[in-house]
Amino acid sequence: MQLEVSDLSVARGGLVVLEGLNFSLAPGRALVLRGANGIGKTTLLRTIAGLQPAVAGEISAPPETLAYASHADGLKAALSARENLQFWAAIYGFGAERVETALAALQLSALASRRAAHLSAGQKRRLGLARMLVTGRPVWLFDEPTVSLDAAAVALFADVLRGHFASGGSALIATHIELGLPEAESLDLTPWRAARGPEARGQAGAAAFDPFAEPLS
Ligand SMILES: Nc1ncnc2c1ncn2[C@@H]1O[C@H](COP(=O)(O)OP(=O)(O)OP(=O)(O)O)[C@@H](O)[C@H]1O
Repeated sequence: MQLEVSDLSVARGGLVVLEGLNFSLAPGRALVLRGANGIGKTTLLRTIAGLQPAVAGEISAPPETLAYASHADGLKAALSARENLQFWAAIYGFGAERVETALAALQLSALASRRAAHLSAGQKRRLGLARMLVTGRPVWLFDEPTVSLDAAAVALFADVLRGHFASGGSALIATHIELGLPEAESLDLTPWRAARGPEARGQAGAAAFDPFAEPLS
């Protein structure tokens, strides 16, 4: 499934942060979003994921082809690692086999019975990444996926992505961290920074009410 973004403008807190953005992401490919803090990477991912409306422009991929892993891992603290994945697998229409495959892929099988609340930060992050495997969706959107991961887990994540690409999947990844994926293309968002976005206007813009805001974690 090809993701096409055409002439897209996105806003946060009622102010446009990026405007006139064009790019495409083909099956089997990775695109890394770069740009300074606050430029709008999270806002762009949230817009593509359908969590907030675009100000202008087109996003071509049907919503049911997309899966989004935000800063938060989307985990239920009281459920075990396995139960968390079973919850998500049921939502996406998959069964136990897919859950066990995802646990194994992120080296979580030995921790499968541990409550998410008792996992370390990096283990939680691995579980959040395993969640993407039980969606069965081809276009993965990641916001800083490797925060809290040690070097071995970053390499594991790169391996999981390569498996996904080999089966025709793709990934759009906002990160400041080197992923060890030399085959990924990168897109610096700086040229599309809106002239009158929050950074230009200062705190007045950043403090505006945003009904689509994620709670701070
Ligand atoms: N709820 C909100 N209300 C108003 N402005 C917001 C809100 N959330 C974010 N912003 C502002 O929108 C702009 C874009 O934020 P965004 O989180 O998309 O940037 P980012 O590129 O992902 O940054 P980082 O690299 O720091 O994660 C920033 O200037 C930010 O201060």
